[in-house]
Amino acid sequence: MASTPQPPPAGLRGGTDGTVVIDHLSKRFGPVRAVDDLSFSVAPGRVTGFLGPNGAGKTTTLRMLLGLVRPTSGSATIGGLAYGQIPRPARTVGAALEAASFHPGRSALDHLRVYAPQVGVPDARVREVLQLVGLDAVADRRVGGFSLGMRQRLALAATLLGDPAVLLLDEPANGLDPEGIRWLRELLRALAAQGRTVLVSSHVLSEVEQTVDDVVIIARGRLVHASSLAGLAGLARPRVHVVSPDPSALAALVERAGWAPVGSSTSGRLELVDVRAATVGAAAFAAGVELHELSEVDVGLEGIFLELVGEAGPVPTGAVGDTQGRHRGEAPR
Ligand SMILES: Nc1ncnc2c1ncn2[C@@H]1O[C@H](COP(=O)(O)OP(=O)(O)OP(=O)(O)O)[C@@H](O)[C@H]1O
Repeated sequence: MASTPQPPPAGLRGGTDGTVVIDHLSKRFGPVRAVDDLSFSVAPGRVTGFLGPNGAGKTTTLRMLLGLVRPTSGSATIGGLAYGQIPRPARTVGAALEAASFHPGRSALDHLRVYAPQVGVPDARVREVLQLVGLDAVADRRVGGFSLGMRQRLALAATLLGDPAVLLLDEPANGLDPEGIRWLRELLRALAAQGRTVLVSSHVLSEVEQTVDDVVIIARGRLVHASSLAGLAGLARPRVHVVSPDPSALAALVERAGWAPVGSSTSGRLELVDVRAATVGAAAFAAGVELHELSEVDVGLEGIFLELVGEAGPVPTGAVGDTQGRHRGEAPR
């Protein structure tokens, strides 16, 4: 990282913090329920991943938070205030919603110099944020020659201009190479460590799983899961891969034991859910069923995420309710 961000967050002084609260928020576009009775909160001092497949309603939620789209019902607030009520909002909230369009003929420095007076910061702050995002060496170069990753860094620099307490970033890792993603992770973690609220959207968990402390997962406009990353990992169901040269004996064993097979058991090769390898091995040994393979399968966080968003209708037991208390009321750990 080029340099350490400067504390403390500006903006939300005087009793309010940077907690983002989405409360029974809904948005309909004609027949489309883009956001459907969504509630969650985002704590300061942590990086939160706002996750869901394409079309899940992430951007619409962020746009309502920024006062760009009027909710059909419910509310979205930052530090207890609707965006329109925040004094000097650009000093409080830094947002990068879409791939920003920059004038190709203008330098990185000139771009930020245009924004600085709008945000209400001195010219010197422009150099500071360019250094922060690692673009100081190319500050005078025309943006037309920038890679997508460099444009992402410039967009991030623009959001940091006002030294905001709250950062809302839509897919910030998009276009960054592995080194850039590592750099972004360190920057976002440093910003959160200073007490800022950092909300990062993505449609793939793997892109942000090493960056985020908390996850909010939505699908089809509805909340599917909200917890710490560890809480998400805790939803993993044990899964066992088993192969036998005697498919009918294996099928009979699975049926007798009442295990839940995934896929066909006629080939003698299947996966069982909610059972451990040791249990399967012991039962197979006792029943005289020959096994050629027996192993526990790690579906990983991405697997859990995909399972959750695929099951957007009925939510897995405990997936939402267990975590609402922490997200709504408890202090960040
Ligand atoms: N202005 C609009 N008019 C009509 N429908 C809209 C509008 N904006 C969004 N939608 C619809 O609302 C739903 C949610 O879209 P949204 O862009 O919020 O999802 P997203 O999670 O941000 O997806 P992506 O990851 O693709 O950006 C989609 O079905 C989308 O087509």
